[in-house]
Amino acid sequence: MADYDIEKIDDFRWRLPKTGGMRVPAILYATEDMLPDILSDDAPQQAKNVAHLPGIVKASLAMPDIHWGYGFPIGGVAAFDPDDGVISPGGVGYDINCGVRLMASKLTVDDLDRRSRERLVDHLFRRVPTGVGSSGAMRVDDAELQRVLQRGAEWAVNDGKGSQADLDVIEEHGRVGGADPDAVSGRARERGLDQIGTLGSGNHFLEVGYVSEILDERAARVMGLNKGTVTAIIHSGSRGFGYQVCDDALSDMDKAMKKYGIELPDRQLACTPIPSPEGQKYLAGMRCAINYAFANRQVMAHNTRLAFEDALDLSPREHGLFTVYEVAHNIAKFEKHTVNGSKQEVCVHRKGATRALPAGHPLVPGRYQKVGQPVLIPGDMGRYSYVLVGTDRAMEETFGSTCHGAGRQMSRRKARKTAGHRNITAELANEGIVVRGQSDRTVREEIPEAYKDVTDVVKAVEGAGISKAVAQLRPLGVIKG
Ligand SMILES: Nc1nc2c(ncn2[C@@H]2O[C@H](COP(=O)(O)O)[C@@H](O)[C@H]2O)c(=O)[nH]1
Ligand SMILES: [Mn+2]
Ligand SMILES: [Mn+2]
Repeated sequence: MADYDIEKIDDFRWRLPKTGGMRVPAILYATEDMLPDILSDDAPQQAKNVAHLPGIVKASLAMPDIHWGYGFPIGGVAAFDPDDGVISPGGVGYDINCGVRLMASKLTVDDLDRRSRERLVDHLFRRVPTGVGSSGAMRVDDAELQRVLQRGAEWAVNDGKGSQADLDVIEEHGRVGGADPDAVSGRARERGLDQIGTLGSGNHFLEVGYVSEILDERAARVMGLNKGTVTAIIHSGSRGFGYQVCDDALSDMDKAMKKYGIELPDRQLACTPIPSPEGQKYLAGMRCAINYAFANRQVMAHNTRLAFEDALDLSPREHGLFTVYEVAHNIAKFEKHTVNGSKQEVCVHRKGATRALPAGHPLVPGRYQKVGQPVLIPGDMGRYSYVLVGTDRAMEETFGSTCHGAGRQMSRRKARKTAGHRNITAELANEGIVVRGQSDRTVREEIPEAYKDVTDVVKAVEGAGISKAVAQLRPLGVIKG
């Protein structure tokens, strides 16, 4: 275990107290059992580094799925004062608005025998391009791309891909304001032209599964989730477009930081004041990437419906695939939160962390007002994933945030080594899970053991009271990059 000075707050909260230039403490959410693994990594040090940033309020927060990331840890949440604080691309991540959509259908697991699972996964694999640099689901010209960047998922719906019912249940309704295509480089725009509707590589996936356990009857009913309901999860982000926006901003900010007199414990925390020209340019470009990812997932959701129709010979009415919710887990947004007893606007960075609003919050869609915002927590392709809801306690403590997944516990290299000569696709097929990957290497890097057990992560956030479990989902088939 690395030598961290750590104080127990309670069974699910641990404080890394202020030392050196830290402006606030770091607070880690985890069970005691999870601590040795978490503390053997540099991620807690990264959470401490984030606490040095100008204008940070309350605490640098780390969720139980924390692991090392570029500058900020993955599983990190930090909020900044809009006047005195900074914006940092590393606090959002390279895959801006990486996020998860959950869809549910009228089908039950008994409707999908082995052959129909295989057919369905094959159709999904054809309709949704996967892999590094994947392209070709559709191509837009630069004028159309500008509309994508400004209108997000709404652009796709206007193009006949989905409906208002989808937009109603997407964070921000699938479109953020303040996106300025002029703030984005030609290189980023070039990369965006042919990647809408594509999944990407590695950790990104499209998974067909079913509801294996109901953990909160009332909330599950409101979400249309019954035991056995067939579901689809889409996990993807802003592809090469968002990557380029992040990369461009990091190099701008790295050069600009000196003039603002910002000194950092790690250069990867490059940031500038929120009101600075560089900060404003990043925000305007990041919002384009947020909208790009919303459009991307909307197109994939549309193509998922088409794959269900073709593969299973069903009408839209028969499969009934509807969006339960879609949520971002790599994003920075201005939100109202209570800081030192008073409500103020802060810029919340969530990197590998999910918004988790409680029942009654005005930003929760009408349908979920009584139960809270659905929170989508994928686990891995062999075990399970969870649906949770946000709580008042998350609002009070974590800027309305919670975990985002199981979190990796093995490097890609270690996962390949662990997979050795095993036939992972055959192993999963034996469990009834059909896997199609763009490359065998990706499938090996994504073996279930490469991730923590997501149940442990969910126990930690439930124990801390920052979200509540609603349902467990198990996989039937998955496409991987
Ligand atoms: N149900 C599945 N979950 C998966 C799969 N591959 C990865 N994952 C989980 O998703 C999160 C996403 O986090 P990110 O930081 O990589 O964006 C990850 O932590 C895993 O827990 C899968 O194939 N199926
Ligand atoms: Mn991603
Ligand atoms: Mn992600």
